Formats: sequence, C-alpha cells, structure tokens
Amino acid sequence: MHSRPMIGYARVSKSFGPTKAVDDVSLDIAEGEFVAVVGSSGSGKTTLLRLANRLIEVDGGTITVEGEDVHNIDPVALRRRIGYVFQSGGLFPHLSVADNIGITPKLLGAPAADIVTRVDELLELVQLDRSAHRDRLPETLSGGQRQRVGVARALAARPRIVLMDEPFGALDPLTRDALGEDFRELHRKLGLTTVMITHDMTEAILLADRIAVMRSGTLLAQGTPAELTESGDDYVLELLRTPRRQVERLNALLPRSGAA
Ligand SMILES: Nc1ncnc2c1ncn2[C@@H]1O[C@H](COP(=O)(O)OP(=O)(O)OP(=O)(O)O)[C@@H](O)[C@H]1O
Repeated sequence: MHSRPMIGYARVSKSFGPTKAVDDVSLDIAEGEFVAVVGSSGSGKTTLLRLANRLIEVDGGTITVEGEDVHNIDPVALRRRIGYVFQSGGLFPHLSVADNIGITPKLLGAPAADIVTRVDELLELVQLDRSAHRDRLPETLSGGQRQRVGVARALAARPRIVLMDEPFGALDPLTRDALGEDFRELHRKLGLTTVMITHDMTEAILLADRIAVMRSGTLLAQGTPAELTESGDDYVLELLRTPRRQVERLNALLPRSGAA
C-alpha cells in the first residue's frame, strides 16, 4: 500500500488464557476502503475489531489509526473517532431513538438545540422518518429500524472510521439486502473507511472492496474477491465456492420467465 493506512494492524496478537483469539495478524485498511472480515464463529473477528478502538488491548504488535499508535490515544477520544455498530444495535432500551442517537453529542457537551438538529440530520441520513421514529423506544422498532438507529448513533460524532460487528446478520434477507446497500451508499457519500464483520461470504463479495478471511485467529488471506479466487488456501476457496453454488442452484430452480 502506498499511502499511510487509515487503520494498520502490524503483527497483532491477543490471547484469552490459552486461546489465541488473534494470532500475528497484519492488515492495512486504506482511507475510503470498505473491508469485510469473514470467518466462522470464534475465528477472532470481533476481537480484531475491538482491539482497534481499545475495547480490549493487544498483547503484542501495533495498531495505528490515521498513522497514530492507538496505545497513545486516549480510549474515549479514540472511540469518538471510530463509530461502532453492534450486532443487535446495542441501543439503550430505556432511551428513545432520539436520545440513543444524541447520546454522544450530549456527552461531548453539545447544546440541546444542536443535538435536536443533529439527530434529525442523522435520522434522515439513515432514512428513518423523523416524526414517526424520534420518540419511540427501541423495543417498538423492527430489527432493521433498530440497526438504522445503531448506524445513526455510530455516525453522530462524525467519525471517519466505522467498525461494524455483523450489523445485518439477524435480519430477514430483503431487509438485510436493503440495509447493506444503503450503508454502502452512506460509506461512499460520507467518505468513510469501513470494516464490517460478516459470516456471509456472499454479503462480503457484494458490499466490500476487499475481504479479509480469518480462521483460528490467523488471517488466511486478504484481497478483492477476484484476488481471493487465486488463493492457494483450501478454506478460502471453499468459502468462495458456496456463493457460486447457491447462484447455480438458484438459477436452476427459479425459472427466468417469471415477473420476479
Ligand atoms: N473476553 C473473552 N474472554 C475469553 N475468551 C474470549 C473473550 N473474547 C473472545 N474470546 C475467545 O476468543 C476467540 C475469538 O473470539 P471472537 O469473538 O473474536 O470470534 P468471532 O470470530 O468474532 O466469533 P463470532 O462470529 O461467533 O462472533 C473465541 O475462542 C472466544 O471464545
């Protein structure tokens, strides 16, 4: 990579007791890139993400954000620079949609009127109708709406980096597809650098510029979908075969002459 990476992992390791959750991982993510981290359950994806904003600390190696070692950045300041979207939205259940989205500006001491304006801007950005959603509690929203609120909250402090932990995993396929596309558009429009965890190679191929494949804490491969097809690793090739097989089966089963 020629220019300084937006996020740089250099030989990063993290163990929990005997478990090497992340094992000597090096990965550079360029400004404006959308990278998907793919791998099965327990392969170290969440740990990799949480190390970047110091929700957990590395045992070895270095992580930089915009060229600065995260170890030298105050964790609270770091988390303002990096938006984080949790798997199930991670919303505070007792706070309204507006209060959930406005919590970071409020903690930063923004005046109440500015918070109202910012919340409205963010609701519009994630395509939620203001009057219909502002005052509702998270439990009254659909899963897709909750994730939109989670994205709005992550963007509230205008971060340049967004980390997403399986943001669309628990949604039905149509909602998932729509949210993925909408977020990809937001990523482009706001010039974000995004790292998204997913179990789903098809989703990774459709949304990401590059894909990083994790297995048992190690980074097996990284590259564009086309580059990954050149991988010599059987596991990576098997992951790529699944979406292909699905397409072939679907094409065989769904007649093309219908209106769908
Ligand atoms: N706080 C912790 N304490 C002990 N072990 C942990 C902790 N966090 C993660 N681990 C272990 O580290 C390994 C990697 O976990 P991690 O959550 O990063 O995987 P993952 O790929 O994100 O999994 P999933 O897709 O299921 O979320 C697992 O074996 C997990 O049990």
